[in-house]
Amino acid sequence: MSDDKTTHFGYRNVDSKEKAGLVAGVFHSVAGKYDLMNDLMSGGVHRLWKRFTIELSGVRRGNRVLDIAGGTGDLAAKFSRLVGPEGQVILADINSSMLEVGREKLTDHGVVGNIEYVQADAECLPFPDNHFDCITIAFGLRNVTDKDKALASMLRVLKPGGRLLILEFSKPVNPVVEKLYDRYSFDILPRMGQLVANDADSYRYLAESIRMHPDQDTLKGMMEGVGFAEVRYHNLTAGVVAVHRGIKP
Ligand SMILES: C[S@@+](CC[C@H](N)C(=O)[O-])C[C@H]1O[C@@H](n2cnc3c(N)ncnc32)[C@H](O)[C@@H]1O
Repeated sequence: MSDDKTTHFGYRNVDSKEKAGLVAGVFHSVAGKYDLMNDLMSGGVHRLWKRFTIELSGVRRGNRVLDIAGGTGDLAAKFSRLVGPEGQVILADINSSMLEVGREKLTDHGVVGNIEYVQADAECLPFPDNHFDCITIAFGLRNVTDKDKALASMLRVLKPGGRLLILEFSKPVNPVVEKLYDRYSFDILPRMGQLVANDADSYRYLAESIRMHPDQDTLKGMMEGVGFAEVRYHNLTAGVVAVHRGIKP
């Protein structure tokens, strides 16, 4: 159980004030191997999940887009190309190591000119009201301590009619898939993390944090609770991952 003063860090119950520091430790540790591990862990399928999210975003030339918890910049790079020189993309992340890896990667790939990097906490976004056409947060929300506060902050900085897309691990819809997925997550992932990134604990946290994250309908209710309209979700890979989309009224 958790209350206002305590929260989950994976399966551990911790003081709410402690969680951001613990999450920071995970991402400082994995930043250098983050992209490689993503490809290995998902067999490259995370690229398809991200492509689907981009397609659902409806982002066009000239739009202003915020990618929160943007990490190493997969979504931001694609948005930068879509919005063109008259648009703007902000890659925001709370973690300086992840931002640094993202900035270097995107600059090396020639993604420059319409992109900015901002160190920011999803719970208190440092942007004006009604500012963005689209906000994305991919595999980030489950790491945030106060998710309702973060969702309200996203609603505030979106323009009316603007879209929020949340790409996140979710609850498999099929019990057989769920069982296989549990085996994979708890037996194989931490070993892979140890072998490749010399860090089993961070990948154990990954598996645990996914299990503690709200399921599809709970997250939909949370989005509606802070004021998003027309909230729908799409299950991908049998619900291992879901994309939620909501509109600012
Ligand atoms: C699993 S990575 C996802 C990176 C990228 N979006 C992707 O899909 O590959 C999670 C990211 O969330 C960031 N993060 C965690 N808590 C955050 C917060 N409160 N505000 C902003 N970013 C946060 C971490 O620093 C990390 O870069």
